[in-house]
Amino acid sequence: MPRLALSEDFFTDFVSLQRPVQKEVTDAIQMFRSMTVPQLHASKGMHLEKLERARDRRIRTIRITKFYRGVLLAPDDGSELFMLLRVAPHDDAINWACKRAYSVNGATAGVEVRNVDALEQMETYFEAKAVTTPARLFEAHSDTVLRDLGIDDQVLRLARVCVTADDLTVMAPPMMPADQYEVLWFLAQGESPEDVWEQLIAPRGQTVRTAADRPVVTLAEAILNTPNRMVEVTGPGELERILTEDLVRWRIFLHPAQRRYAYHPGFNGPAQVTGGPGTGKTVVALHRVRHLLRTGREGDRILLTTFTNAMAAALRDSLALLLGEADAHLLERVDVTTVDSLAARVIREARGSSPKPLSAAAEKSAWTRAMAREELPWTDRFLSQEFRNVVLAQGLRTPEEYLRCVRRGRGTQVGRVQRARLWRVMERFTADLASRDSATYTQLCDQAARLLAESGPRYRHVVVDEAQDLHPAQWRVLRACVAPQSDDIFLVGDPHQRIYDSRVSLGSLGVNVRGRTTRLRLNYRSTEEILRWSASLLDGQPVGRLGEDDEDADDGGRDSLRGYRSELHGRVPSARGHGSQDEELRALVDQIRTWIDQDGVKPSEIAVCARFNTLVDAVIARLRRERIPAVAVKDDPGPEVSGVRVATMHAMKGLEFRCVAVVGLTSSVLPFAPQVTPADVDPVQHRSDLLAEHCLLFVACTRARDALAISWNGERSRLLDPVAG
Ligand SMILES: Nc1ncnc2c1ncn2[C@@H]1O[C@H](COP(=O)(O)OP(=O)(O)OP(=O)(O)O)[C@@H](O)[C@H]1O
Repeated sequence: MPRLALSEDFFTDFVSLQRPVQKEVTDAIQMFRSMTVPQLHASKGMHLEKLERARDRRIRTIRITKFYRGVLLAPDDGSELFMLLRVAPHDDAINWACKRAYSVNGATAGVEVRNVDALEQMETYFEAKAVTTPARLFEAHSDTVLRDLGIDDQVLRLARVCVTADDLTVMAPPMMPADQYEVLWFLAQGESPEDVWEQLIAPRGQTVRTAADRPVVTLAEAILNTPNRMVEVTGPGELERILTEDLVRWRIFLHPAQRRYAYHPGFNGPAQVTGGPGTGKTVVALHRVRHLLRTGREGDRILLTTFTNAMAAALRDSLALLLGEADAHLLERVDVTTVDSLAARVIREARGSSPKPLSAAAEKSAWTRAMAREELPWTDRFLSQEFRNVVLAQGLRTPEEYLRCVRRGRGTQVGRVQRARLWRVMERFTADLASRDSATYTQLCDQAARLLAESGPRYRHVVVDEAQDLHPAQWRVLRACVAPQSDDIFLVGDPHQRIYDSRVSLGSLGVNVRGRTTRLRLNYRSTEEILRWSASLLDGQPVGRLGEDDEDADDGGRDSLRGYRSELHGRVPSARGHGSQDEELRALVDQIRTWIDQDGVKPSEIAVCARFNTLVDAVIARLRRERIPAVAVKDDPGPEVSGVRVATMHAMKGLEFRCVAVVGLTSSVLPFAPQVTPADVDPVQHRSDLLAEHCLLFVACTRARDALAISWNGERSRLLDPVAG
């Protein structure tokens, strides 16, 4: 019987087909799998045909309907493993098939595809273009070095005529073979061949460093080596399962860098995945939970946390989707919740009830009350930050501890006498809240962490999404939830998306990820145009590494978006200023109409975001007046609710939309002065507050998949200087 593997491109085609055609495709695949190879060749209905003009002599087509053809790669290695590459209308299928060639990567031993015709044209073009430029992009690397990293003859010739990284990006996949492109891209970003080997080749299981010494890999072996782009249909019922349950691609095809951590057999302690927006960190966290569930013992419980209740609900749905029917029963062993909700639950369980969490406005009033009887030199904001970022961050209990502590992350000196006064105000603040049976969220976490430390761990594994915004008190809750052991904590996050004031040294909280950390670089969400544009908003910003609140590190402890890229392409984002808010909203209405009417985007796939709720409300009112359905994200509209989604920039965290408009980016709201501590009051806090404003804009813009439009009225925010200067 022939075996069959389905490629990622086939999935893309299949999803876009009408249901009756999908049924015909499924029937054709079933028929294919029920025949012997000789029967297949003889079958008139199947019409397995070799294409004379095909660049790859193993390419075949099969008949699906009168109009549709399947494109296959037939085995020539003695195996019976066929690959279904595409399903498309007759002419498109033939045209596509004739130009492709499949090969086995010499280093990763995975299957790759290239557009031979297009690459040959590139070769001619770049050869001529490079004649006048002696300096070449990869001149520091010898042919042997490149070959050892899997670069083959054709790609080597192309690499040798690249002058800039932009030359390389012109040939990005699907033109160039994906694994080879990734190697060249990493080198072009300044990574050493050793690092490329460590990050891209070794994790694929390759142990032989030199190309000449490697054994030949057959096509069938290579197909099985490429789980990021191919899946073999095995066993009865498997096809139905893949084509019904698994149509969401992230469920099957993981990038090797994602798979390496998601399905790691066992980390000897906490492990961490970082990466820019849209690199699939949440996807990795979900797969990790699946792996831990499948390999764990019956009674082992898992805690999966994220930042907001809405995100927790979405994460629970995604996990159920990933587990599918077969593993649905495993869901019972997982709690998906925010750390704050967990903290409240822990307190309730221990004491029968939990204090009411305090809103930001109520907290402000409570600080004002605490200061009322004295003439003090501090603002409520200063006190709130001192309490949160020093006292609760370090879990200080007594005035003596506070007097002795190093006030990390604070840029002002506070002497002994002042500390004693500050402590008294903070005591009044906590006593006042206690008398009202109320507490800040961070206080709740501080209390819960202590209770958990006494009662002992309650989970076997903790998996953390959006780790960048957690406060040390929240980390203490998580640390106390699980005993220090293998695979105890798995965290994913992006320091470039830190929009709340939480600086953390994970090591000092007992979450040491050294040697168990990786960075994802391929963005699956946005186009390269949106990515580059958004990344430039953070140019030169001092983004610290995740969980390393270490201003004294040699390199400043900085993270970077180096090597961050997307394989999708589209329009460059637009940035427009307007004379008034009315004019800006009128332009917004036009933009949304264009997206809906001309680009065929559903209203629910469009988001508009603004810094504050007042503008959010104004946008909703205006859109409705113009008969464009609009709903507020804070009202939690389900997927079945139509209408443009409108939200504050903070509420955009973790979401994604085909089109995003960020409006009202005016100098008075970004940076928002009341949110930014003046530099002369506290220079360290000033830098941190300002960075959070930059990150907020970055988060909002990187929610867009295909299109991004930003606008302002009156004076433009200076945070837009890098893109709108
Ligand atoms: N291996 C994959 N194949 C296909 N799509 C993927 C893959 N990994 C992630 N995606 C898709 O990319 C998008 C972003 O993924 P995800 O939300 O996990 O990224 P993230 O890094 O957590 O993003 P952010 O930090 O911006 O919230 C989602 O639409 C997801 O389905």
